[in-house]
Amino acid sequence: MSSYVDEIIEQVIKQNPSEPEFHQAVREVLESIRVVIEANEEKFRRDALLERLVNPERQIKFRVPWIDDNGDVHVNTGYRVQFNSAIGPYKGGLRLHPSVNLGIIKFLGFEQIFKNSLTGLPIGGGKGGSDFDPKGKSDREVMRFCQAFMTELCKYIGADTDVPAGDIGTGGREIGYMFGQYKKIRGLFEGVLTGKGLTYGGSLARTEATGYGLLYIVEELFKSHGADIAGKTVVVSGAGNVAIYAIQKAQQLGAKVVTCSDSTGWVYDPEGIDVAALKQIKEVDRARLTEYKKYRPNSEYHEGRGVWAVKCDIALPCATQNELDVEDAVLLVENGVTAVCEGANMPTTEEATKYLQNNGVWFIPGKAANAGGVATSALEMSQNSERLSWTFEEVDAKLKNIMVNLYHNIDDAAKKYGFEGNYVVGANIAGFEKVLDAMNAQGIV
Ligand SMILES: NC(=O)C1=CN([C@@H]2O[C@H](COP(=O)(O)OP(=O)(O)OC[C@H]3O[C@@H](n4cnc5c(N)ncnc54)[C@H](O)[C@@H]3O)[C@@H](O)[C@H]2O)C=CC1
Ligand SMILES: O=C(O)CCC(=O)C(=O)O
Repeated sequence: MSSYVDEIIEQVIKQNPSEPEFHQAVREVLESIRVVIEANEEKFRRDALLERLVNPERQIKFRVPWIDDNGDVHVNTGYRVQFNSAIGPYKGGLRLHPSVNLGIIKFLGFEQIFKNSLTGLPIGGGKGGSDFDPKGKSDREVMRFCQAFMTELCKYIGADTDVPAGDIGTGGREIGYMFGQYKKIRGLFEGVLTGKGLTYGGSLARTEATGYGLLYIVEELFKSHGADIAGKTVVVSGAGNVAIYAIQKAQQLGAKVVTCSDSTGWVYDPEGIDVAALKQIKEVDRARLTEYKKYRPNSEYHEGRGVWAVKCDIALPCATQNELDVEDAVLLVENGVTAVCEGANMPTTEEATKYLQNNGVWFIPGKAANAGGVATSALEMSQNSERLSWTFEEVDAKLKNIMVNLYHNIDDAAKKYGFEGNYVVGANIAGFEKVLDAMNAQGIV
């Protein structure tokens, strides 16, 4: 008889064709927790535990009609996948990008279950988004899209049921428009979204949280190996929310970040990325990285991709899924990389992950390394519930504490099951154990 884990992986592929990213995410988690499942396989099989784990509790797909500045009507597709509420209300971002489809949202929602569990906070897993592209749209067009999107989504979310947030293409501007529409239709001023503006219930440090959290875990990783990130050379991909604040914190901690990238090209700045210039280009002007040279004449701009060919000690992929493949991993290893820690969700392919691990690179997967964002969203929910706002220092200190504990939690789980140093296995097992306990306690639901 084939193992329960193998059967479920096969079933997921068969029942969800054309969703390769979802297959990839499920395969990675189930392979990691195989040791836990096989220790008690008969019970788990009888409870259909894995079938319940890999099937979302609910998935919503809806039409989003909106009107552009010329009066023409466009129709996009909206999604919200409410994957698992065993440990708390569904929590996870909304992605606005032309590549969005159900499989992408399912992979992200599945990852979110274990990530949210690892934060130690009471949040379940969910994710949503649309194939709408905010790039090149006017503010009014983005507003009309966000209003149309929320007109439907508002029926399924709430401060105690499902709390969306930002992700690729969804930043403070989009969250503001969505919050306004939710309040107007539902008549509720509540913490239904996180990543809100500071004047209407947002948390200090949420903007910085994913990037800062990434560096806090990298710092702890190095510390626990008797090393220091000060003086190290860092390569970052992406130039969005996660990348910008990862670069900022890395530099505050004494490292030098020499690259960043967007979907058309990448920058190499041998003197270290100028964060103020990057923020102006990406957060204010919403422009391309081609602009960077105007601020830093000694930097280089290259079309296409290429950051992983730059020699570094630490590589932080912070753009999107499967952006670091095995050829990139080979280059990183040849150039002597020490650590690869994922700021984005699943940016490293399965083959590249194995190659890095087999070559002694310290590899921390996204569900652990980028958990600081959602953790701080949960802190925003807490502040909204008590109708208070904490200081930046208070939130930042809690974030740091969460990331340090998270590192030791995944490190200990890996050791406990005989996989010392394998943070992929450690993160998946540690995240799964809490969800498993809650699912068992709540019966077959
Ligand atoms: N914003 C957050 O709090 C969190 C974000 N993440 C993940 O981090 C990653 C980046 O998200 P954000 O920085 O929030 O998004 P963002 O929209 O602020 O920035 C995304 C960046 O990635 C680049 N990018 C997007 N698609 C690309 C593609 N197909 N090829 C090359 N570059 C591409 C964009 O040009 C941009 O620089 C995503 O994987 C997201 O799921 C993970 C945890 C929390
Ligand atoms: O802050 C949140 O709720 C979600 C952040 C997110 O989308 C992620 O962790 O991938």
